[in-house]
Amino acid sequence: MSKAAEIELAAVSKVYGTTTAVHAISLKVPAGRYCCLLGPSGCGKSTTLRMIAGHEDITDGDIMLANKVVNGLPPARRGTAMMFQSYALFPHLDLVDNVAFSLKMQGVDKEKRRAEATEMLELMQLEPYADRRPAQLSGGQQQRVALARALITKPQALLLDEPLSALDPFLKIKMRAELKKLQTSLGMTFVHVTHSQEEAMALADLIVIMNDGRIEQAASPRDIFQKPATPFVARFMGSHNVISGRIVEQADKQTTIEVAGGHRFSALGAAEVGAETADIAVRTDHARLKDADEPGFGFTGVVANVEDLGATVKLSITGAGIEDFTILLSDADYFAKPVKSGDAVPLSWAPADAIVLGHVKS
Ligand SMILES: Nc1ncnc2c1ncn2[C@@H]1O[C@H](COP(=O)(O)OP(=O)(O)OP(=O)(O)O)[C@@H](O)[C@H]1O
Repeated sequence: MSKAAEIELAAVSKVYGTTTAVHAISLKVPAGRYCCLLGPSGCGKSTTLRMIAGHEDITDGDIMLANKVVNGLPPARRGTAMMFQSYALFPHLDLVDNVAFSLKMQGVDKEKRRAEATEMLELMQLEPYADRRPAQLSGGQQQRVALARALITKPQALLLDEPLSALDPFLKIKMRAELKKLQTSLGMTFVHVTHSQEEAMALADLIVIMNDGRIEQAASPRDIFQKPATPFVARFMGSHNVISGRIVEQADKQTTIEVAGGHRFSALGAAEVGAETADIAVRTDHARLKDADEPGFGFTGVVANVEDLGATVKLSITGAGIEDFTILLSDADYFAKPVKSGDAVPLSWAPADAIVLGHVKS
């Protein structure tokens, strides 16, 4: 395989008519990393990937691959390869010819390209099916053919648009592990578009969370989960509750807000200079049903819903001016002292489990 390339986006925008799909985003994906572009439908992640691939013109800004501006280059000359959601396999060609297709386009002679395609099929453990057509394969096998076809050009970066979305849940998890293993063994830069938080957490070294054409946060999965930068990230990842209110106190490293209804909440960190309101995030899996008189931050609410998820139980709680506060308890903790809808419960969390959130500048 050829060397992995760093990918850099400098103030890249995409405008379609009156819609700005991507607003001047800047991002560096270091060589050899697994990057996931994560966000809800319509946030601009596929457009960003297609601009990196060269399947979409950029309206403004620069895209660099291995420190070279590639803005005007066609896809085949960028050193990237793209794997599509639908796999885009040719139904009338056998696997060898499917995988060898881009070498044929490059003018590689038949014997050489078939030998290389067979080698790639071996790498993907598809050699026994070499003379089959795509329709004679399972979804997971088709996905591996699509990967083999993208990798045969020896790209410096592989771009994957929702590569697991066509698979059933069981196969999705299996193929996810295979993708990660492949990326690690090839040492290649991967950029993978997904709308699944779990998929991004499982795969990425770098998660880029997009919302409305902007990057909300680009960080390691650990940081995204433990230290969401914005209310959007905290809500989208589901790791934190977000409480919004008026700032009533700013101490050294602590901010206190008051929510409608008068209850006050404190959290570690400073609010933005000059701000009158702030958002506080509280870990869903660290908030507890407390024993009476136990110190700590919290409030008393009413259980609105209980969902038994197996290893954890999710409680939705309303109260103190907060409409929907989620807590995740271990099954052992919940069943040691079960509660039901309508019960009044005192909640608490440690000061370190509440943080002040920032905002994306528009
Ligand atoms: N060819 C196009 N013409 C006009 N608008 C477009 C075009 N392609 C995308 N858009 C718009 O740009 C925005 C971003 O679209 P994009 O496909 O990048 O989002 P996405 O995050 O990949 O969403 P999904 O997960 O649904 O694929 C959307 O508002 C979309 O409607």
